[in-house]
Amino acid sequence: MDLTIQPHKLSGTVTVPPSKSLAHRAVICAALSDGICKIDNIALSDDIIATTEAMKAFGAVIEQDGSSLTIKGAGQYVTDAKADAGATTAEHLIDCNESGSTLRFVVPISTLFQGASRFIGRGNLGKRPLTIFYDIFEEQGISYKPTEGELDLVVDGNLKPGHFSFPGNVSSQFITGLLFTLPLLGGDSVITITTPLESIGYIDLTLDVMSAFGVTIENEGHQLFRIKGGQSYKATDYRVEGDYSQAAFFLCADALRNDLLVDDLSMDSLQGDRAVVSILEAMGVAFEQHGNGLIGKATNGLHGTLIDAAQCPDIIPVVALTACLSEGKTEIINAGRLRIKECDRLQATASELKKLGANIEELPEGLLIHGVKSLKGGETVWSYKDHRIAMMLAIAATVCEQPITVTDAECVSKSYPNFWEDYQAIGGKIQ
Ligand SMILES: O=C(O)C1=C[C@@H](OP(=O)(O)O)[C@@H](O)[C@H](O)C1
Ligand SMILES: C=C(OP(=O)(O)O)C(=O)O
Repeated sequence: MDLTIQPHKLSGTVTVPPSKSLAHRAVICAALSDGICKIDNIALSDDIIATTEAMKAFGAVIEQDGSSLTIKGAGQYVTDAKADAGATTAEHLIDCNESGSTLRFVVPISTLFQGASRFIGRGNLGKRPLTIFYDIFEEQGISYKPTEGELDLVVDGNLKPGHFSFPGNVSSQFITGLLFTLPLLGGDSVITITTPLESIGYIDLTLDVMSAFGVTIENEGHQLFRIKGGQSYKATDYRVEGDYSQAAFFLCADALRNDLLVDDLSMDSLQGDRAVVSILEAMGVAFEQHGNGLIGKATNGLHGTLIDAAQCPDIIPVVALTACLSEGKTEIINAGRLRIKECDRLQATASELKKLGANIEELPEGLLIHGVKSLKGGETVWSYKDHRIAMMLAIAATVCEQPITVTDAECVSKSYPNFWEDYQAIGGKIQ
């Protein structure tokens, strides 16, 4: 789907969708529990569908009622003594679609259930790293069969308690997957992170949701995690809070002279992408809180700054757009792993914003931006089939002089299926 978007100011209230990261975690903890849980404020984006379907494959019963899910957990099927490790046919087919979270969270979880699991997926997912798991499988004698290209991975065997050690700068999702799984094993485990941990906020989300479901972990400065075995997830009800990663698009739009109240934000959220607020403040935005919403205004204009992407990779494309229209120089550092997301987000952000008239250069691990007064637009730009690039370009369209056309715009369904409807409801002009 290609969308031509006229330059037009956004105004009014936008209620952000529920946090995708918290929704993955709540669905997983509920599905591993031993009872019935109600999860409120769920949006069935492609990624959340992938996780709900995965957990159903292991025996969880999941029913949707509007924006709530009722989940009957599959805790009773968890076993640490698999009968058929090494089987050649997979009992569970897990379609991760393009969701890195689903894949990295569910691979270790799958070893808790009888039978082999086959993980398939699309897009860039087959190219995103998994070697941290493969190394663990080699060490523990867990059978696994990866294929080149499109994701197609068969895993069979029991994860055993022990000492796990790996770097903290590839993806925090490996740690989250192990944290979900290890407490259900018979013995105690330790995870040691050998380099400074990036995406720390996502680990805090994992520990927070797990503790809501009665499972606890000892966290020593995010470099060492002590995990007691023999625990179980207790059924509970849970409301998913609003998503700061999605709020970032609208908060940056506000900084760029749109006129929005961005609603359903928890002011003490553990989401790492809440950093968008302090980054925009450093660029000259003042925020006013209205109930659970924020309005941001850059009354005296925006100026460039130094931005460290290590803890908040997902907000970088739209923050980079904002920097393109901020006076002076912005350098975005520690952003190497944006290259291993749904696309190479450093390359995509730089190439598409350059087409619109920005002065932006790719660095090996970041972006270098010199602010310009305006973006001319008038071009066709590509989303790279990446939801966060498509939504960043939608915000760019509001500040371009000429209309732009965004190609492969439907990819927003990965995290925000109603994005284009919400965009039009606040004044976005799509032809
Ligand atoms: O755990 C999560 O929910 C996520 C972790 C982050 O990945 P990395 O830890 O690989 O940076 C983030 O980019 C992703 O969108 C969601
Ligand atoms: C990278 C993302 O998600 P995931 O890693 O789960 O595919 C994202 O939502 O931007």
